[in-house]
Amino acid sequence: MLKLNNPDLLRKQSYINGQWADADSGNTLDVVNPANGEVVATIASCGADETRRAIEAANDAWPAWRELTVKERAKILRDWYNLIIDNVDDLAAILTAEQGKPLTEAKTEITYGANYLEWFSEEAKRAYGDVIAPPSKDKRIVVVKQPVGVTASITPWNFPSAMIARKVAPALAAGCTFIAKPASETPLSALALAVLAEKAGVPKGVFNVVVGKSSREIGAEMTGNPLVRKFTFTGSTAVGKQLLAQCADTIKKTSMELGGNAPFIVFDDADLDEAVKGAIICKYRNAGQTCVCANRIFVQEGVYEEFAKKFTAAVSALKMGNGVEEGVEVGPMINSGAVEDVKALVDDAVSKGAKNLNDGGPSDMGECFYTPTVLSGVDDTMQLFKEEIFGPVAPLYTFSTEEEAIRMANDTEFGLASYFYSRDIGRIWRVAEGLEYGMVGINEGIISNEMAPFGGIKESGSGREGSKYGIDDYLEIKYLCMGGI
Ligand SMILES: NC(=O)C1=CN([C@@H]2O[C@H](COP(=O)(O)OP(=O)(O)OC[C@H]3O[C@@H](n4cnc5c(N)ncnc54)[C@H](OP(=O)(O)O)[C@@H]3O)[C@@H](O)[C@H]2O)C=CC1
Ligand SMILES: O=C(O)CCCC(=O)O
Repeated sequence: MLKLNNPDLLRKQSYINGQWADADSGNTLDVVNPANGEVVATIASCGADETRRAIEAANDAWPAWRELTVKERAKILRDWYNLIIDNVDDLAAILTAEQGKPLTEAKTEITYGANYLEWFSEEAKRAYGDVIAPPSKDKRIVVVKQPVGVTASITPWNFPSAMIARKVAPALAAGCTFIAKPASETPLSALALAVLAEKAGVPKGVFNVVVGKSSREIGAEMTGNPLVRKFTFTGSTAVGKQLLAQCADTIKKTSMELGGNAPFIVFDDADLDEAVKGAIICKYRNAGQTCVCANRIFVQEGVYEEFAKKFTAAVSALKMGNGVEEGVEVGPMINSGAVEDVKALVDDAVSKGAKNLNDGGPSDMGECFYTPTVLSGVDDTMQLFKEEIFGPVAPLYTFSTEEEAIRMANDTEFGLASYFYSRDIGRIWRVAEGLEYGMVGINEGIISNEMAPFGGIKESGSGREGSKYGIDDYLEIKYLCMGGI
């Protein structure tokens, strides 16, 4: 049983037009704790009709919201940020119960997400336009930026709070209104955010949360409804491609934050202890379930043995368990299907000659637990070279030259995050420029924060979240041409 200081944060209905709403059908879904299989809550499971009502409410609320001054909107976002920080313990408890990550990581996620509200409450004031030199004396050219309009989002289960915060913060700051559809496995964090939004003074209809297990129907309404002018998605590349195609009919503005296949390269001049530390946090955070997790670890021949030894020792020391227990560093995976998927990738690699260095695999701790694993002797014929592992498995590859490392790192359709460790300034520039990725961590395994532009290239998506660039995804450019001057 989940014990909260503020039990009001645990909601079991969708939040539409400022009202807590049951599903029209009366359907419900169970939110299950992956650490022990207990039902955390049974909540209303809505569909396309409720989504349409949320979109209409967001459209009705839009004129008044965009008419507020940026300072007025900023104040509400800042109050929302403060309330999230005040409730961080409860929000983290809800997050760990529905998602499984250790409590310390859950708290970090809540703060990380809230930081986007703080950042964009300020950045809204700097959505400047332009004055452009005219082609003739009697003309003036001015560029203004205006909110795109009603924005719909679909987000995944791996960051149930921060992925919504990262999208709703720039949207509301810019003057857009918003409908969130969280993953049906982890809707409670989203609903708790809605409780605090209301308390912060976000007007009815400006932020809506629709929860439902028929994600296809909800997604079809969001991507097909012409009132929605902007669609933003974080999740798998396969689903992102479908949703992007669905948005084509009404030419919506879109942002897509999709899968990754991050290389993590350790050169022979690297500080090996730092590289091991970086690789551990980068790979095993959230039990390996982030789109920026190291997916392929490339180690230069001269330091391979030493790195493999130190890294495997650090991995074997990681404490796995229920995320609410003291000292736990790796929690359960999201569900037993995810464990099966990871097992299949490891079985494929081992059948083709990879070695399981620490005998990791499915654990008897519970059906969602997978022991952190290190594989050596891995090569590009194995499935896990091409696919996002999304689990606590680190494959170690070896390479001899800088050119070979860059070539192998870029040999993927993905282009989200990449990492490398080196102390050579020339190499740092060459490799950073040669990696075909939206983000490069250099001697650093954690790169996400609200001040930096998060996003990918190639099939990892489009658009940027955070930083001064992030608000542009929610603004349209309007050009004013004044004649007869
Ligand atoms: N880039 C990233 O951060 C993420 C990448 N992934 C990758 O994807 C794999 C599968 O994870 P999974 O959770 O299934 O990711 P999905 O892409 O399937 O799910 C992400 C979100 O999309 C929704 N969704 C799924 N199918 C549709 C659809 N047809 N129309 C509209 N919405 C839809 C889901 O809803 P619901 O859950 O309610 O079905 C969820 O809210 C992972 O193993 C990982 O490799 C996963 C999550 C995040
Ligand atoms: O997995 C994702 O989609 C986002 C990762 C966020 C982070 O790096 O904190």
